[in-house]
Amino acid sequence: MNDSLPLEPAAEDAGRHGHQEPEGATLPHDLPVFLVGMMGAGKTTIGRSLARLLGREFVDLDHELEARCGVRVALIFEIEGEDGFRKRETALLDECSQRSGIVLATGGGAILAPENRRFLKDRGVVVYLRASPQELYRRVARDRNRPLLQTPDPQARLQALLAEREPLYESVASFIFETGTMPVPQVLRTLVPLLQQHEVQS
Ligand SMILES: Nc1ncnc2c1ncn2[C@@H]1O[C@H](COP(=O)(O)OP(=O)(O)O)[C@@H](O)[C@H]1O
Ligand SMILES: O=C(O)C1=C[C@@H](OP(=O)(O)O)[C@@H](O)[C@H](O)C1
Ligand SMILES: [Mg+2]
Repeated sequence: MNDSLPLEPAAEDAGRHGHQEPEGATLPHDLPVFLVGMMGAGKTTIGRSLARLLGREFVDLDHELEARCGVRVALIFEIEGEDGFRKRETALLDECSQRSGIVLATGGGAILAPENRRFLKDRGVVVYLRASPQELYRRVARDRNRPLLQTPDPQARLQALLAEREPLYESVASFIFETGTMPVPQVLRTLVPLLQQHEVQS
């Protein structure tokens, strides 16, 4: 057993929940895997664990941007506005999406720019992690580092953003994964075989 994997529950946990976590897997290609979806879909969380399972490098676009700029996403929004953030996001996505064999978690709005959608579609396998607005809200309600949700009615904002973005997520997706209320380990157990079976179009 590989104890560097974060997904291994204690033995009694695995028994209690009636499942074993995956111990490691590979994909039949080294195309990057891109995760897209709304804030709260689980891109960062699932992406990190998925990369560990697959023995791949993990890049979270927002974290990479924060590391390079030396400030949080919220401060980039404050200083440069959403437009400034989007320009940085596009430049970084262009760079990172060319790295083979990575798992890349995008930010929820990375599908807004047509050129970003092209990078994603042309350069890797794109998984749209989907969840209902209620579930998304439940997951992000207490988070203060999502500037687009710092409004009097964040739930309504999430719903509006989802309505606007849904066709864009769908347009780039190689496939759609409904997380529903599935816990993260179960998402991984289901997602890995789907990725392994996914036919790569060339
Ligand atoms: N399938 C899931 N079930 C329950 N909670 C989840 C799930 N996926 C993510 N979360 C939680 O939701 C929050 C947001 O997840 P995150 O990975 O930051 O989403 P994203 O990067 O898509 O915005 C985190 O607290 C995370 O632990
Ligand atoms: O949906 C969006 O426009 C955004 C989502 C965030 O990432 P997550 O989807 O990882 O929360 C982050 O990129 C920024 O706050 C903007
Ligand atoms: Mg994220």
